Formats: sequence, structure tokens, C-alpha cells
Amino acid sequence: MQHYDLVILGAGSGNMLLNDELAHLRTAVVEADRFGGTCLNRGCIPSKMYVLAADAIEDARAAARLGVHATVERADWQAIRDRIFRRIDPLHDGALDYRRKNGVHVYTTEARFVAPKVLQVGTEQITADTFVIAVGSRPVVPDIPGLDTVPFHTSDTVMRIDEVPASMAVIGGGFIAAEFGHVFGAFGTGITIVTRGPRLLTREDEQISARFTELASRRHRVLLEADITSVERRGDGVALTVNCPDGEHSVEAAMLLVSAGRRPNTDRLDAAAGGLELDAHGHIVTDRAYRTSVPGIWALGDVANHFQLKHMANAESRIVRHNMLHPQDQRTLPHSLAPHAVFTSPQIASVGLTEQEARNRKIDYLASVRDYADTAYGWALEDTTSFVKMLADPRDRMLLGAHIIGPQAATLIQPLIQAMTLGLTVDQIGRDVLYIHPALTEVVEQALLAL
Ligand SMILES: Cc1cc2nc3c(=O)[nH]c(=O)nc-3n(C[C@H](O)[C@H](O)[C@H](O)COP(=O)(O)OP(=O)(O)OC[C@H]3O[C@@H](n4cnc5c(N)ncnc54)[C@H](O)[C@@H]3O)c2cc1C
Ligand SMILES: NC(=O)c1ccc[n+]([C@@H]2O[C@H](COP(=O)([O-])OP(=O)(O)OC[C@H]3O[C@@H](n4cnc5c(N)ncnc54)[C@H](O)[C@@H]3O)[C@@H](O)[C@H]2O)c1
Repeated sequence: MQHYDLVILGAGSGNMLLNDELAHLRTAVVEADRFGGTCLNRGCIPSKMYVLAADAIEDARAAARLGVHATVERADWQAIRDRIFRRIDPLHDGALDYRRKNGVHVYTTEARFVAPKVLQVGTEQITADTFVIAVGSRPVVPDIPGLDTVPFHTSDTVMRIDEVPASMAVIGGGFIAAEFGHVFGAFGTGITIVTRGPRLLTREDEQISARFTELASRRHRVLLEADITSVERRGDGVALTVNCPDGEHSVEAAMLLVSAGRRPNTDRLDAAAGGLELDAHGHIVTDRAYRTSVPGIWALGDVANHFQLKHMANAESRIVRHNMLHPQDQRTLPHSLAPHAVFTSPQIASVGLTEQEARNRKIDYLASVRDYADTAYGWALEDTTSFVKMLADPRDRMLLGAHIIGPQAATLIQPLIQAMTLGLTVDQIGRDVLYIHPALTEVVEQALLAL
């Protein structure tokens, strides 16, 4: 049985752990699929490269409001797909070779615990002093009658299709429905979103979620509070029967995309056989320093946290590296903030409490809402739908939450994340800081000054 100082399971964010500080260790990496994991191969990176193309299409179409009458001659899906994956695909071989050349033993097969700190890897068993588990998550396939009898895509496969379908039914109303609805909608696919929630993106602040639902419903057919009672084949495509509060609906589409959430890969790893404590959703339980219930085993990323966001996994991998090397100086994430953005159209970004969370938790708050249109740049954009919303504590005047829907939301929110992380008051970041005129950031300044 091979014994290592360190075994890393999963070469997504797990691969980012390795640097010169760990070069002295006898290390193995086990990766069943591709180096780079979900984010690089079938997640953040390719999806955002498609979103950029979709934004370019939509911007051209929307330029008429400025008096610029442009038409999109052709959006070449295959050329865009090939450009994206010609850049991404070689990175796997490069990363694998690099590790091997630097003395890391790479296993390219699925790992499974057979006992605490004993892994089955193909026909071999291996052990280690230290394990880092970063095996991520995968799409959930909900238990809907007939779904197992029809062809469908998930985010794992849909970005590599050969042709854009004429129509697409999307199950789910979360991140992936919002982003891929935008992408395929821009390429000309007729989208029907079918979700069980009362709005799209229900975890966003209620005003943001309501505004997005209203805007998405102008572009797509959207069925809310939907109970999908059957899925069947119809010609080359699919047909869904859907019960909504207003009655039964039939949805026919050439392609079906299932985007109903993701689940941690702890079952594939047989984490229970490894003695690891799991929570009710199957995530590995860790303490705040990312130690699991088994001494010497750490866990990070989608397999351990509920955020399922790459910037969280990246931050955790830096902390785990530090904590492994410095047992007397255990670090934690310095705050509980988990900012995120949805790269749909319009963009959405959020940090901290939503208004409904503040209300439900009986937290006192001041709220302000500022439309992009109230600022010079928003006015120039002829914008009528975008806004910034902020919540602040009336006593210490710290920001409790910030939520933005509109162009560049993911960028505009960053100074507010800084302020919340560093403990600045709304007056310090609103009144004491100069905002460049006439930049879009003035909408942030105005929302702060209104608190
Ligand atoms: C379509 C899509 C878009 C996204 N966009 C964004 C975004 O814009 N911003 C953002 O912050 N996040 C985004 N995410 C989420 C982000 O991709 C994940 O949070 C991130 O990839 C998690 O990293 P990880 O290292 O925990 O897991 P992963 O990247 O999934 O890596 C886990 C690795 O473990 C391997 N593995 C699994 N089981 C085993 C096993 N038993 N043995 C060996 N290897 C195994 C897998 O093959 C995989 O390579 C997106 C996700 C999707 C699906
Ligand atoms: N920009 C980003 O950061 C980004 C982008 C894409 C994905 N992601 C990550 O990937 C994860 C997965 O995305 P997702 O959109 O699949 O999940 P999600 O959790 O965002 O949304 C799931 C949706 O599916 C709905 N749903 C679940 N079961 C259903 C059923 N049986 N019938 C109808 N609707 C059903 C839910 O109500 C919800 O609207 C996200 O949670 C996020 O962490 C992040």
C-alpha cells in the first residue's frame, strides 16, 4: 500500500492548494475527470465566455434606444464554442504534466474511502498522513415522472452541443436557469423556464428577485410555482406537463436543460466509509478551520460548504494550506460574508442580508433604493429598470446588505464588499469618499447618502 504525506482528492480548487510551501511533501492528487474541475471545464469560465458573447448580441440589439440601429448578422455558436474549448481543453494536459514533472503522483481514477484514511484508487489502496477532500458537487436530477426516459442536458453537457436548439425547456429558476436562459435566448432559442419557486432567483433580495422575474418574463415564457407531473418524448424533443396555480400547462421543446441545484460528491467518495461526518444535505462537516471529524482530513469547496461558489473554494484552499502548515496558528475566513453575482441580463450582485432575511430575523434596518436612472451615467444609458438597494444598521450605521440589478452589478458591488469586510460605516464610504463623475459608481454613492 502506497503511503503519502499528503493526498488531495479532486483537482479543481484542490489543485490550487499545491505551491512551493508544500513541495517538500510526498504528495498524490486523485482526479477522476479533468484538472481544473467544474469551474474551468463546465462551470464559471466557459459559461461566462458564452455570457460575454450573449451580452454582445443583446447590446447590439438594445443599441437602438441610443439611436444606433445595429443588426447582428450572425452569432456563430459552433465558432464560439470551439474558441472557448480550444482555450480551455489543453489546460488539463498542461496541469497534469506540470504536477507529474514536479514529483506529484497523479491518479486519474475515482477515489473511494474503504476505511478512515484508506482510499481505494482503481485497483490500489493508498494512505496518507494528511488528506484534503475537494471533490466538489454535481447537478441534481430531480425525481420527476418520465425524466429518466428522455434525453436531457445539464450544465455539464449543454455548453458543448453542436447546434443551438429552436426551443429549450429549463427546469429550475436559479443561477443556471438565469445565466443559460440569457445565453441561449440571445442565440435565438425560445426559452421556457419551469420552476417551483414563486419567483426566479428566490434567494436574492425580494425586490431584486421580483424585478428579475418581471424582466425575464418579457424575454422568456416563465412558469412559476410549477409542479412538473410528467416528462415524455415528443418527436425529437420533449413535452412537459406542468401544474401551476392557474391550471395545467403543456411545454414542448426541442431540448431540455435540468438546472435544479447541485449535490456534494460525498456519495461517490463513500465519505461515510471514511468515517467523515456529513450534514443532512450530504456535505462534509468541518469546523471553521476546515478540519473534518477525522484528524488529519481537511475538506473545502462545494463538498463542504453550501455556497457552491468558486471564490469561496479558492479562499478556503488558501486557508487549508496555511492551517496544514501552521498547526499552532489556525486561520478561519475572517468574516461570514459570501458575496455572489449572477451573470445574466441584467447582471445581479449581492452581499450580506436581504430585506426578507432582516425582517424574518427581526433585525432593525434602514433601507435605501436608488435607480441607475437617478445618476448621470444611468440617464445616459437610457436605463429604466436597474437599481441599487442597501440595508444598514440604524445604530452603528454599518452596511447589513447590498443588492444590485443592472449593468456591471458584479463590479459595482465590490467596494461595498470591502466596506462590509473592513467594518466601514455607510458615512465613511458614502460621505468621506469621492466618486468619479459621471461614472456609474455614483449610483452606489447616492444609495449610501440616502441611508
Ligand atoms: C454552470 C456553472 C457556472 C458557475 N459559475 C460560477 C461563477 O460564475 N462564479 C462562481 O463563484 N461559481 C460558479 N460556479 C460554481 C463553481 O464552479 C464551484 O463552486 C467550484 O467549481 C467548486 O470548486 P471545487 O473545487 O469545490 O469543486 P470542483 O471544481 O467540482 O472540483 C472537484 C473535482 O473533484 C473530482 N472528483 C469528484 N469525485 C471524485 C472522486 N471520488 N475521486 C476523484 N476525483 C473526484 C471532480 O472530477 C472535479 O474535478 C458555477 C458552477 C456551474 C455548474
Ligand atoms: N454566477 C455564479 O456564481 C453561478 C452560476 C451558475 C451556477 N452557480 C452555482 O451552481 C449551483 C447550481 O445552480 P442551479 O441553477 O442548478 O441551482 P440553484 O440552487 O441556483 O437553483 C435551483 C432551482 O431549481 C428549482 N427546482 C429544484 N427542483 C425543482 C423541481 N423538481 N421542479 C422545478 N424546479 C425545481 C429551485 O426552486 C431553484 O429555483 C448554484 O447554486 C451556484 O452555487 C453559480
